[in-house]
Amino acid sequence: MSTDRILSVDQLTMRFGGIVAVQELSFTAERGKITALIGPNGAGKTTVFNCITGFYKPTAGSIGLTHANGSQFAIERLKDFRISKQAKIARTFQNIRLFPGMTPLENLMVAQHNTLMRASGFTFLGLIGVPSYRSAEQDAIALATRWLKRVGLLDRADDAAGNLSYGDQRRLEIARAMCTGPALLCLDEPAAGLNARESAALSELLLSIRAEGTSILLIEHDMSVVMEISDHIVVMDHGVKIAQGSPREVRDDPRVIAAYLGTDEEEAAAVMESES
Ligand SMILES: Nc1ncnc2c1ncn2[C@@H]1O[C@H](COP(=O)(O)OP(=O)(O)OP(=O)(O)O)[C@@H](O)[C@H]1O
Repeated sequence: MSTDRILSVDQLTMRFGGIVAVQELSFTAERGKITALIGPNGAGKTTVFNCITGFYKPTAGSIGLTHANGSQFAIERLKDFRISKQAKIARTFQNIRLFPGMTPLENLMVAQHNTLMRASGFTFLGLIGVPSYRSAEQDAIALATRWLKRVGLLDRADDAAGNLSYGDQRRLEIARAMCTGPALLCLDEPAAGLNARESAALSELLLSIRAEGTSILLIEHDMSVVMEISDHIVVMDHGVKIAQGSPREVRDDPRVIAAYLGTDEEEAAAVMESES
């Protein structure tokens, strides 16, 4: 069977002093699919994200990313700014990290800084408004406006981002990541703090992003979101992979139920069932 992998994590290990946060973890993510990384608190999920997005250099192992055109990147060896710029990996954070004093539109313009800097020739050409820079700026505004519309924030474009509701800020973060044109979008608990209606809207947004061809790697505790939108799920506990498969396979796996939701398998199964 032929597969089109965008991400291959191989024998990834991350130690912090005596703590082994991730141990010899291997998994893959398919292009154009949603892959979820789940597991109980402290399982090592965010540490994996931090390795994939260049915040940490892994203690051992490799992380390969392959673009649709065949370009390959050894992420663990790339400098972190090249991971977003060249490998085209974008991420959001568990704790929202917008520029709260800037408007939503400005936040989305900052995300396109690399493109705009290139168009300005990295000099004052941008300041004096040479035509190529002006056209790049217009494109950047158009892209930002498209995303504001997409996440339902066009009418809030001029408010301070910090004044938006929590759910709006979460969607704005995703829009900001998408404005960088990522090949792989990494989302760290995007549904955290959202109500049921906002979670449903988030699921819809992520499915539409996938439908347009962007691959998604998702850490999420909200099982309704994970089970509804994931194509493939990798389950971690205590730094290692304990299971993987389709939402149904993972939901029915007793190891997952026991590890993820506690030691009482019957009670855990009931919760898992009610949330899916
Ligand atoms: N910078 C760090 N220094 C020391 N220990 C760390 C560091 N980052 C993570 N850890 C430890 O590594 C382990 C895995 O943490 P991690 O945040 O990756 O888990 P997680 O699965 O994302 O948890 P959660 O669902 O609660 O966010 C934990 O024991 C944590 O305390």
